[in-house]
Amino acid sequence: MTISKYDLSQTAILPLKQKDRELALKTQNLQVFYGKNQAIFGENLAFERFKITSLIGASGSGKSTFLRSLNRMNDGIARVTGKIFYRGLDINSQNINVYEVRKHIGMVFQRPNPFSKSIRDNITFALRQNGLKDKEQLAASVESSLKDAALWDEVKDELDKSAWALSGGQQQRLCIARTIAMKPDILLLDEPASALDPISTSKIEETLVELKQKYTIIIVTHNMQQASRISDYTAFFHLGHIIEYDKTKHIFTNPRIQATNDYISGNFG
Ligand SMILES: Nc1ncnc2c1ncn2[C@@H]1O[C@H](COP(=O)(O)OP(=O)(O)OP(=O)(O)O)[C@@H](O)[C@H]1O
Repeated sequence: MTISKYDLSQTAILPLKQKDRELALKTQNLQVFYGKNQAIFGENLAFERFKITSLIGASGSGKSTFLRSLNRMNDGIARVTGKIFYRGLDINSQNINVYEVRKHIGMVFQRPNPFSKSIRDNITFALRQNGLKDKEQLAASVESSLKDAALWDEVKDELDKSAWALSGGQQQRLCIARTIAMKPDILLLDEPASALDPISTSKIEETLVELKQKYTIIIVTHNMQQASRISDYTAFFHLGHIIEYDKTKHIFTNPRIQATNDYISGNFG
């Protein structure tokens, strides 16, 4: 067990007073175990719709574990207990269809991972798998998803080109387009720009800020400038606990907990 120099019972979690319909997702007593090792310790967090929430914290603090639990990506890898409420349903319960959950709550990973297919087919693959056959509808979906992911203008004349011929940043925007083609409510992103150069990173950031008009976004990031630039809310994780959660400007200008203050000022440890 890791001993913290901070008192882990000292937390400051902003209660969101929104009505249920204004909340996209809410965890209740979420705990995650890898075998005997506990990685998340009964965390309660609510995410407001059409906002960007950043999850920050040191390596190993549990950000990705928490994020992956939100659309059941930890199934088969970890034991997740507690509740995750989405539209009034506990989507962490046994009888839930996880494939349906992932249509509503999509995920984009750290490294761009387009399929070895054309740009067009990357978008249409899952739609076809779900039974969509109409060519016009498929074409409309390709166009609208690529527009939403701010990639359309760059690729509209070469949709049959291999996705692997795109730059890393373009590939990541294609992965975002592929996810939003399924029309999710919520986008989970695990350090989506950490493998990208600064220009591609800022393009992804601009894209996310545009996307929050239509989607609720939850993003894990190690880049604190990024969190402060793009997110409305920020949650600070430490050793599997959410220590502080507030509006991003409060977290970065006036954190209430010492551990948060030390982390954002680089004196953590
Ligand atoms: N697949 C796994 N099997 C076993 N333990 C794991 C697994 N994934 C994560 N862990 C453990 O769970 C804890 C939290 O890890 P997690 O990757 O969620 O942290 P993180 O804050 O996202 O870290 P990073 O910023 O480095 O990605 C760590 O102790 C880690 O070793």
